[in-house]
Order: sequence, then structure tokens, then C-alpha cells
Amino acid sequence: MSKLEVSEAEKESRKFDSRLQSQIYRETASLSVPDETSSPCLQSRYHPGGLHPVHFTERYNNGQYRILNKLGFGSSSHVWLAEDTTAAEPLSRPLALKFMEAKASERTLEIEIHKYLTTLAAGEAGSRNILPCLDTFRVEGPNGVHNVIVSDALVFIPALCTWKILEDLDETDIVRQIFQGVSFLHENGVVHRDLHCGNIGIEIPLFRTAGIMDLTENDPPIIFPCILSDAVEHPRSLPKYIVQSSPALAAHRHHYKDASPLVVKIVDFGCAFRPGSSDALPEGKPRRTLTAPEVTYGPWAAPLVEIYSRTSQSLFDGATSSPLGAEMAKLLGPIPEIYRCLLDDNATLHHSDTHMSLPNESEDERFEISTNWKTLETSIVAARAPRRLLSPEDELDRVERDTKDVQRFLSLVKQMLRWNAEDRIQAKEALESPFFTEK
Ligand SMILES: Nc1ncnc2c1ncn2[C@@H]1O[C@H](COP(=O)(O)OP(=O)(O)OP(=O)(O)O)[C@@H](O)[C@H]1O
Repeated sequence: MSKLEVSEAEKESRKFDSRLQSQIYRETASLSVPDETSSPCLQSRYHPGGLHPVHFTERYNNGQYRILNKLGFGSSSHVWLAEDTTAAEPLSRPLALKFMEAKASERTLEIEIHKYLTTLAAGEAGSRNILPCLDTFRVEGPNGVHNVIVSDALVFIPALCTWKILEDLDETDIVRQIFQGVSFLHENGVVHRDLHCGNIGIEIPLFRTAGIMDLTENDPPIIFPCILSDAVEHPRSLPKYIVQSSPALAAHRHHYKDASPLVVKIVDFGCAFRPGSSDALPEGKPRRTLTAPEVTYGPWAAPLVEIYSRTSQSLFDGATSSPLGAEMAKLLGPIPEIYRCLLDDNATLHHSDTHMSLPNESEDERFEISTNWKTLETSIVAARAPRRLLSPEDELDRVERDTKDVQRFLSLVKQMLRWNAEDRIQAKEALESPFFTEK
């Protein structure tokens, strides 16, 4: 790189810093404080064993990665947007740095599995649907030693739902690529165990070509200073300010208009494990509403329904008046004896038998279940109505087209929602389903 180029890059970076400073205080004045920045949250997350206090423009890994914004947070980490200051490309590619809590960093299975998947033959069908781990390093700070995983920054399904961008994308292709990724994981002996929409990222070609500045142009960081009334000195374990997560890479719909070929990337191997290996089952708890009943952790068909209905609403919410088991029974049929404890939301299931005899459905129950599937079909077709107003004729055509699609989609979902694990369709078989082949 020539001297001139270096100074141009520096200039750009200074421009960004001053833009950041002026935005920070303007934004904090006008916004209400979101959950992640509230003080109980602060106290519970920044302490020895907890999160590392990360600040803008800090550099990590011997100065290589420079922090620009916050992308998100999960149960055991927070994820930051960064650039690689040593990269040879003229435009910085957006990177995600996942800083794990110090306590969670003692368990290294996530990194081990992530690296293992990254090293598997690139090009193997489905491997491109797993987010590669580009680098890892460790940071020592006031709260302990933290593992950091570096990967490409992506945009996630919940953000696409919020911006109402999913309808501009080919959702069938998204669902197909999720199956390809899951099939790749299973063929390589890895079970993800926490497949929710927040772990399904999308990469569009623009992410590789535009550079960080363009991708985040209208998305200045929003921060909330940490003002501690009774603290004489600011504790080192706490950050000086909390940054609101900003998942907005290229937040404008026109960026997604010609977004193909978009690539789905499955992320977060914090709950993943390799059955049959000597790995201990990770401590992380997947969401009850999404994972299979035999592990009290239910069917991953749920995030697919969120995508296809474009609502970001889970198939089973687990928060209504009826317990999770009763919600599932409305679609899967009478609850087998062995799962009756799912009728008590606080109960935990202690068995690993995946085959059981199913109770017979009465005529009334059969009718009720098929009505419930019909209701689900109607609600997904309605939720798929486009933003722009259609003429009555066009709306009729749309409903007819979507009804056929949704019926094919739900017939696949039905094959995933079975009490007996052995009766469920495998990810590989699903790729041959009419939902994909008859489109
Ligand atoms: N590569 C990435 N690019 C952009 N944002 C990301 C990336 N990876 C993670 N995020 C954001 O950070 C959030 C948390 O990440 P992740 O799920 O890996 O953390 P976690 O602590 O393991 O969370 P949980 O176990 O609660 O799912 C994601 O839901 C997403 O919003």
C-alpha cells in the first residue's frame, strides 16, 4: 500500500471518528433506554466472569481489529462490528467480533466445532451455508479472559422482518439453504440445537464489495453513558457507555432488490455438539419453543414458519395461557404419555427414548387438528400480503398463488412436526420435497 493510500484511509477513519462523536450525544438525548442498557442488565452482565467492556475505536489482537459499532448480543456474548486494519483490500470488509463472557470462554467446544466446520472441504454442498470462523483470539480484561470469534458480518432474519424486506427476497431459496446447511451439519456429525431466526444470517454480494462506510452510512452508533450515582470511581469492570445493538448492515430495501445470489449462513455453535463423541453436552440452553420434545427442546420447523410468514413470530410462543405441550398438541396430535410433563412448563424431561406409541386420535381430535392446520395456512397467506396495495383481481391471484405455496410449505413442516423423532423427515430428504421441486 502506498503512503498516499495510507493517509487517505487514515483521513476516512478520522472523519468517521468525528461523525461518531457528534452523533453519540445527539442520539442519546432523544432516545428511550432499551432493555440491554438498563442498569440491572448492566450489573448482571459486566462483572468478573461476565462480559468484557468494549468501546468504540478500541483495537484488539495487537491492533488488528478496530471496533466501529455493536451488532447484537446473546445469552453469553456480545457481537461488535469491526474492521481489519491490516487487510490488503482498499475497502474494509465488515467483520463481526463475538466477545464471549469470561465464564463461557472456559468452555471451548463452540470454537472447536466452529473451526472444525470451517476446515471441512469448502465446496461440499451446504458448507457455504455455515458462517466460517475467520480468526479467534483471547482478550484479558477486568472481568477475566474472553474468547473472541471473528467472522464476516451479516444481516439477520429478525432485522429483515422489521424492515419488511423479506418479501423482496426469495424465501423459498432461504428455506432451501437452511435445509442445505442443516443437512451439511448432520452429515458431518454436528447437531446445532439452537436454530432460531437470530442464528440465521444472510449475506448479499454488496457486503463483499461496498466497504463498511457505505454499508453503515445511515446507521450511526447510539450510546448511553453509564452514570453511576454511588460510585466514586468508575469500576473497570463496567464500560464507560453502553451501545445499543444496531443490526443494520445496508438497512435500505433498495440494497436488497437485486440481492441475489444471497447466501444463508447458519451461525452460533454455542449449543452445538457431536453425538457419539466424548464432548460433554454444552451447558447453554436452547429455547424450549424451538426444539424437539424429547430434549424438551422442540422442532426447528418453527423458525421456517417465522420466515415464511414474514412476521418474525414463532410457531409456538410458549408464553400464552396454554403450556407449550398443549400448544404443540394442537398441530401434532394428542400428546404421548411420555411427554405429558410438557403440560407443565416448569417440568424437565429426563429421558432419551425417541420412539413411543402414539395415542389414537378420536374423530373430533382429527377434525380439530386439521382445522388448526387450515387456520395456520390462512394466517400465513394473510401475513404474506405485500405492502403495496393490490387491485381486487391481483389480490385474488396473489392469494391463490400463495395458498398453493403455503400448502406445499406446510406439508413439509408437518413432516418435521412429529412426536416420534424417527418419524421426522431428515434435512437431506426435505430438499427433495415438492415445496422445493414443484415451485
Ligand atoms: N456474524 C454476525 N454478523 C452480524 N451480527 C451478528 C453476527 N453474529 C451474531 N450477530 C448478532 O449477535 C446476536 C448474538 O449472537 P450469537 O447468537 O452468536 O450469541 P450467543 O451469546 O451465542 O446467543 P444465544 O445463545 O442467545 O443465541 C445475533 O442474534 C445477531 O443479532
